[in-house]
Amino acid sequence: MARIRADKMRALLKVYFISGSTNTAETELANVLAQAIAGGVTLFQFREKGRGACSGAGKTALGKKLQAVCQKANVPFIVNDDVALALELDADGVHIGQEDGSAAEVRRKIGDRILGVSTHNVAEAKQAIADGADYLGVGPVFATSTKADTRAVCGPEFIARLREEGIHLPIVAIGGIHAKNAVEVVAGKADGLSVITAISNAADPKAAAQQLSQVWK
Ligand SMILES: Cc1ncsc1CCOP(=O)(O)O
Ligand SMILES: C=C1C=NC(C(F)(F)F)=NC1=N
Ligand SMILES: [Mg+2]
Repeated sequence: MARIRADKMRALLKVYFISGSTNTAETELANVLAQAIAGGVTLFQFREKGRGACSGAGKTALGKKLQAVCQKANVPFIVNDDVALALELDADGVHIGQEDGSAAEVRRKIGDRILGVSTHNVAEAKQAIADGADYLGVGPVFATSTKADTRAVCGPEFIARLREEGIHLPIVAIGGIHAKNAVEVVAGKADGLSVITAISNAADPKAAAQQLSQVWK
């Protein structure tokens, strides 16, 4: 298996749903995920973090269940932070933040699987590219209450600035994105948008995903 091509990566980043068991209100995350994929989600990240998150065997079992939903629909399955779990499940890739250790080390562990890195400035972006990242997560582009310890809100135009600085790796915007402001993310030259709340807390996850997909048409 070879490294993913940039054009294929850009297509996968269009509507990137990220969630864990703590992000969905009442319904089962597996049901929310299936509906969201039916609505046009192109990539899924299992991000099991924060108060009440499951761990150990429970986390692995939930990961397996969500991976099966993705596999049925041919949507790649990415694991956040937990490289060991990603390898145990033979996930399609891993996403790591600046505090999750060296991206070069993770690249060595995961082979040609997809590697995403959270970056917040040109220096971090250049380092991630040198370390073998396939895409960059940039944000928060809008205010969000989903992740407590985010960096300052950078705005969607920050991604256009990264382009001007010569950063051309596939980039997905993250942070406070929903159907109403998604158009600004497109204007900011991101290749895709990622969401937690806009889909995980939607009354109709399929419709929420459909509305987000519209912005790329
Ligand atoms: C994980 C993460 N990283 C930067 S903002 C954020 C949370 C995004 O969640 P939401 O889409 O609900 O704002
Ligand atoms: C903190 C994060 C930042 N960006 C992304 C992604 F959208 F996948 F790039 N995922 C994360 N978990
Ligand atoms: Mg992390």
